[in-house]
Amino acid sequence: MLANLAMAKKSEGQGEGQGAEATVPADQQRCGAVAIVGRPNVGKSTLMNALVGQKVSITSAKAQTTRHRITGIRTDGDSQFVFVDTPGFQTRHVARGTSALNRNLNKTVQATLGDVDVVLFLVEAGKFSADDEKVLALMPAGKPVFLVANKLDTIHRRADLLPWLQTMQTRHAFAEFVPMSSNKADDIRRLADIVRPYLPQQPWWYDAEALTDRTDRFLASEIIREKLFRLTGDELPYTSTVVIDTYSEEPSPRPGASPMVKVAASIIVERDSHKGIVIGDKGERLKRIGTEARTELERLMGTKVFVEIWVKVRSGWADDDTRLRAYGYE
Ligand SMILES: Nc1nc2c(ncn2[C@@H]2O[C@H](COP(=O)(O)OP(=O)(O)OP(=O)(O)O)[C@@H](O)[C@H]2O)c(=O)[nH]1
Repeated sequence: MLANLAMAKKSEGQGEGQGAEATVPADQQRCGAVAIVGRPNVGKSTLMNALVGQKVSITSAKAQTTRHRITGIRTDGDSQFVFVDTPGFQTRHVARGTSALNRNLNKTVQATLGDVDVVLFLVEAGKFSADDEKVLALMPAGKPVFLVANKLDTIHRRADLLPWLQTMQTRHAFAEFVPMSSNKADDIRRLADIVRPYLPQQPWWYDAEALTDRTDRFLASEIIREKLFRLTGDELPYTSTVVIDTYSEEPSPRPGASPMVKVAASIIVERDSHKGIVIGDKGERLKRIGTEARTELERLMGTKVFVEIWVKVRSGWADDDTRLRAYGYE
């Protein structure tokens, strides 16, 4: 998950391939939804950030034409690639297979993949594990699925890859095979060019400059969540979440400066012991979560941000449909 978190605020001259002309006539535009899926650590976030160009300014959609959560948008030449979120693949900490949360995530995955135009299935070049297999099993029939063999730079002899590619061909009727490295600009351009003809000819859904349709409030919760999981490692079960209680903008005391942002958030955990993990020794960990979230939000939003975080114990929230909705899981 958290594919969007490493994206920085839009800055001039940065980024890869976002050379869209706002003047492409609507009848010559291509636009479609693309899902990036794969087991943890295969490089989904890196790929997404590189495709979007590391420049996410938070803008709103021209028209909400997709019912999915959008993690990033690349508009390049005549084409707009709309990357959608597939939360079910982000279940690194699946605690129990039957909770309402997991049912909900699985449904989201299936609905998402059934609805996109292209699926980029990421694996590490030369590898195919049981986890990769689980993800591959969820691929919808009749949908173009690309096998993206990422981290090609880690393969020293390219010839070694051939037998692996041949085996992979027998696992699924992949539409395309793309061996590449997400950290190489040329590979990113090439991948976009391969995806392009799969996007339907239709007008763009978003402005040429749009990079995501997520709100600042949502971004704040994702960033706090990322810090929470990064700083607690495997100690904290995946059934912990972050809820933004209040999000407000206040005028800066300095004339002409951007408004200040105040975020009050709650980290929801299931047990007292989890609360202890989040708070840490003498509150050190919670303090660090807050500080790191604030620093990143200030960088993304280009303004002063105040972050206040509380930790609350709500046992069984992940099994409770009403609470799931309240916490933003549809
Ligand atoms: N050598 C190499 N490393 C890469 C490449 N792409 C990603 N990585 C590294 O692989 C690690 C995992 O990348 P992520 O982009 O966080 O992977 P992810 O699939 O989003 O991971 P989750 O969020 O855990 O699902 C990071 O250390 C990346 O720098 C690549 O093409 N080559």
